[in-house]
Amino acid sequence: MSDEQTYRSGFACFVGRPNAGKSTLTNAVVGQKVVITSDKPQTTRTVVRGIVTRPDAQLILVDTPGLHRPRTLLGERLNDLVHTTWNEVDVVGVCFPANEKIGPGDRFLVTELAKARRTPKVAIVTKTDLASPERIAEHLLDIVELGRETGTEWREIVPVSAVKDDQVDLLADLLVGMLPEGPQLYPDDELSDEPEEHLAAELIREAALDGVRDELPHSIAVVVEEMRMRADRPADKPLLDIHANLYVERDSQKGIVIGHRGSRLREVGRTAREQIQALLGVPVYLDLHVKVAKDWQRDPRQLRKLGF
Ligand SMILES: Nc1nc2c(ncn2[C@@H]2O[C@H](COP(=O)(O)OP(=O)(O)OP(=O)(O)O)[C@@H](O)[C@H]2O)c(=O)[nH]1
Repeated sequence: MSDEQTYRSGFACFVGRPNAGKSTLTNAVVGQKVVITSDKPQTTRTVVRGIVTRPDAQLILVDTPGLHRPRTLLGERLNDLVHTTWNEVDVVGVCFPANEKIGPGDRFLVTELAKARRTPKVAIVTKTDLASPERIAEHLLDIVELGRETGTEWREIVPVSAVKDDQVDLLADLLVGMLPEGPQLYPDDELSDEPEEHLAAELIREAALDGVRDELPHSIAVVVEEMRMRADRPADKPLLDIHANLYVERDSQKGIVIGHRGSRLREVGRTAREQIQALLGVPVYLDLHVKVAKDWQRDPRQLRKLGF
């Protein structure tokens, strides 16, 4: 078989310290907003996949949570998830933002990653639009050095800017080149295999955290209880009903989420509704309730109920 006929398919994941630009890069590679991004660390809580389907390959991107020291049960589960992911994917891209120096967090992460010995690793310099060429050159040398220190063989080192769409296609080509030969695994039009309920829950959670992350960093969970097209609507005026519960850990947090006379909750609902509509392409009616689930982060039963 000649090279042109070889079809490749497989899995890649981006890792990096919190805020390194992993989600934004996933979106840029896939070309649509499927992963929730934010300008605050550690909001990527679950594995969400973006799927790139090309004539020659299918690349399935898995976005893993930032590696961090386990402080709660939730933290430990996240770390398990991270390690399992690294061993199962075909290639890992490690993101090093160009506007920040390599630090102890990066060293810790790459040392952990080195334990997934068989998985090929690519170093990605992200956010190149935020740094001078001199700074990027220095950064590249630091990454080579970090590879040497940790016994990591970088298959490639690629500078990209997801925001300026610079070298994103090149990165996609390099990743595709590292995938094994294999058939298309998902249908053409699939961008993500996350159930829609899950994407909706993530968007609601993101809207609820906006502006209050310092007060409620990890204390919000969202469960979509019901999501279905409303019956007896005319075909040209569909409406998607979504009933969701937003869980906080304490009564005081409930007050923060709801705001003065419910003003904040209304705003959260409006923002989330618009985002869900944009993502799913159908008008949405969102019914949102705030509930207190005491110390849910430390309680295995609550965690299961909340989908972790
Ligand atoms: N200027 C610039 N900003 C970027 C670029 N990529 C990401 N950012 C910004 O950096 C911040 C963090 O990006 P994310 O994609 O959420 O980072 P992440 O690594 O997924 O973060 P966590 O989910 O916290 O682990 C956001 O404010 C992005 O807009 C880039 O190429 N250029």
